[in-house]
Amino acid sequence: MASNGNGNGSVATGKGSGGRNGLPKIQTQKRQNAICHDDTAPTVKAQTIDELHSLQRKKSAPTTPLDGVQGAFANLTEEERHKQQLQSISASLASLTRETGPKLVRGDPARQSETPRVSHAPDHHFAPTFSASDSSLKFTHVLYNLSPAELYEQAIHYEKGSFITSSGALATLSGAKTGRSPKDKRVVRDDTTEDELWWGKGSPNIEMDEHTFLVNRERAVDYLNSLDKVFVNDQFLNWDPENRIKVRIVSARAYHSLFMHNMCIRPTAEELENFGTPDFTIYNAGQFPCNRYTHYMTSSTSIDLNLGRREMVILGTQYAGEMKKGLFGVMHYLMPKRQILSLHSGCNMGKNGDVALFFGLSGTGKTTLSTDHNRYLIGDDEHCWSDKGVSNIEGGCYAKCIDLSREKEPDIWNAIKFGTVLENVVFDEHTREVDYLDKSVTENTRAAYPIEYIPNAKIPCVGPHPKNVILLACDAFGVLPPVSKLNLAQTMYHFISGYTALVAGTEEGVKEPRATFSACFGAAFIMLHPTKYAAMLASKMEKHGATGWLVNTGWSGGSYGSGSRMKLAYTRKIIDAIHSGKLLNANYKKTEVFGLEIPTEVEGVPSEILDPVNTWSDKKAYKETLLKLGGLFKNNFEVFLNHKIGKDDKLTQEIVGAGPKF
Ligand SMILES: Nc1ncnc2c1ncn2[C@@H]1O[C@H](COP(=O)(O)OP(=O)(O)OP(=O)(O)O)[C@@H](O)[C@H]1O
Ligand SMILES: O=C([O-])CC(=O)C(=O)O
Ligand SMILES: [Ca+2]
Ligand SMILES: [Mn+2]
Repeated sequence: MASNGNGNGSVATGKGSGGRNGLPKIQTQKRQNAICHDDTAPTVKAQTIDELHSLQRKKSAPTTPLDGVQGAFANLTEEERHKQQLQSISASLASLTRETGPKLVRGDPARQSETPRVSHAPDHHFAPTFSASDSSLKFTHVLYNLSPAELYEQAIHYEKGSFITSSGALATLSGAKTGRSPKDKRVVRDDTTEDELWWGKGSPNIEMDEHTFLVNRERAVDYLNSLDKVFVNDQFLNWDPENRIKVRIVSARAYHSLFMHNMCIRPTAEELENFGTPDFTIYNAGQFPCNRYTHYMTSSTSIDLNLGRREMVILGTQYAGEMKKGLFGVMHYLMPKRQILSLHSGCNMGKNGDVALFFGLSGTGKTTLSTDHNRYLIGDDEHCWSDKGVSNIEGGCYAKCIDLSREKEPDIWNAIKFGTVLENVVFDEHTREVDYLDKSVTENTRAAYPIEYIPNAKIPCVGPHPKNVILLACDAFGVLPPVSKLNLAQTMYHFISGYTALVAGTEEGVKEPRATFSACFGAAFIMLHPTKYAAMLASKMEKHGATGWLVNTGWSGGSYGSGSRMKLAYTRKIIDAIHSGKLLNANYKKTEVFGLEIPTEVEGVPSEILDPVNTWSDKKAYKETLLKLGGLFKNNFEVFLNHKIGKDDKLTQEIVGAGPKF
């Protein structure tokens, strides 16, 4: 409604000023004794609007006094440090054929007036000859380690599908791909990796040659250099200070930069000044496809890992999880070389220092169950187990959001606030309230937040040797018990099997569950043969006296369609009993076929559900389903029968014998 413009301080009522049903007039008259206020407030210290705007933002200063800075970068002026950073980034972005890096400038090209138009690229880059292509004449702006607030502004301004939700999170769209593309993940096979890595049947490492990698690298680098600006994140992986890895992520989207800001370990200003050369670099040109005429390419998506060059190239997918899990693959290569076991597991610690690991495939409950209000969260997805104990690889969590509820998962719910990246969720166009039940974009909706958004996160994210190793399976067949205690051989059998069963698709009515076997609960990420990781896990568990458990977070009372998903409240009670040590000393009986030890009682859980046979009304169907699953396990394990696990055959024989018998 337009102002009525009568200028006497009254509020328009819509019925003409002073209308009978209108609001009373607002008094703007000065109270009697009030001092006559001079509202010619002090004027701002600016002569122009531009000057005023420049006052608004204060130059940020390092939190640590630079006097104390040690090492190579000590005694440098800020300008010299910036110059070194840009030279390092220019080297990262160098085209391999032109052998020179692009001319770089710090800051947002949209704010050019504020950006000194000086290139800090190395001097020899400054002789563009007439034969140079146009790309060598342009500047690339670098948005280096921006803060979440700056990245929000970039995303909202420039990236379609970016919105602020009612809780303050940044809603983003990942584009056509809303999950990882394991079939498009390629690894360079060279003289070294030929012998070191796991190749062939069952291996996630689909080969490519060095030359093809360079073709794709050039494509990604040229794409990135053709843009007005790129985002660069310099961060760390692994909270174990002796085994920390420096990573650089070059990307085209603020969404990707904020995602990695949240998921990797964030350096302090001082650590950033001393960052130097990264140990590993990702070139994320996800909006741009690979060239399908390129050798080895089978689609327009390609995620390429070159361990020799310590680089990864992403073309044709904007799903941010590729970066997170790509780096996880790198850790699965680097860490075992140092006798450190890398694990696709969540991890938390009790008040008394008892550590538990939660293994499981996607959607089985690692994030949900490691985020426990009564325990310290060490991490939700990727860990290392060294001689000293456990350490989280990441600095953030990546939670599934489908059906998320405040009641069942309060800590995750509360972590979805300013700074958090919310992928592919649906929200009310006006209130920006997220509807977590809505699968219109994808079922794989996700939230990525810094680990300190969980109130009881343990920072630094390290802990002592695990006491319990919990293997999670979401068994949609509904025949695995809610919990069973495993001996070492059984733990290894189930670790190598890496079973879960999800429901294929819900749209075309009820479907058969589909069993998935993924070695080490993460076959998509491992680089060496599964038995290498299994042998390390066995020896660590034995040495440190850890107990193995199998927990079914899937169906009870029948398969998918007739039964229902295990109540999260019951699973939490089971996990509590494992942590407290009560379950270790419970009474057990053995199940048929899988030979699992199941407790007869767990506090807070109805006893009749502990043996799944009790929950099925059709006992014949139960037995058939049980045998069917047993058969699937047997078939899957056949490929491992010829492999030795650890130093002696004894353990191997025991592991083979720890599978289902019928
Ligand atoms: N009994 C249960 N135990 C655990 N999770 C359950 C249970 N019932 C339902 N759920 C739901 O299952 C999902 C488990 O997903 P979660 O994010 O923990 O998977 P994840 O193992 O961390 O997978 P990813 O590796 O893909 O991140 C959550 O959405 C959770 O709410
Ligand atoms: O990587 C992803 O997309 C999500 C994840 O954690 C997994 O699949 O294990
Ligand atoms: Ca997770
Ligand atoms: Mn995961």
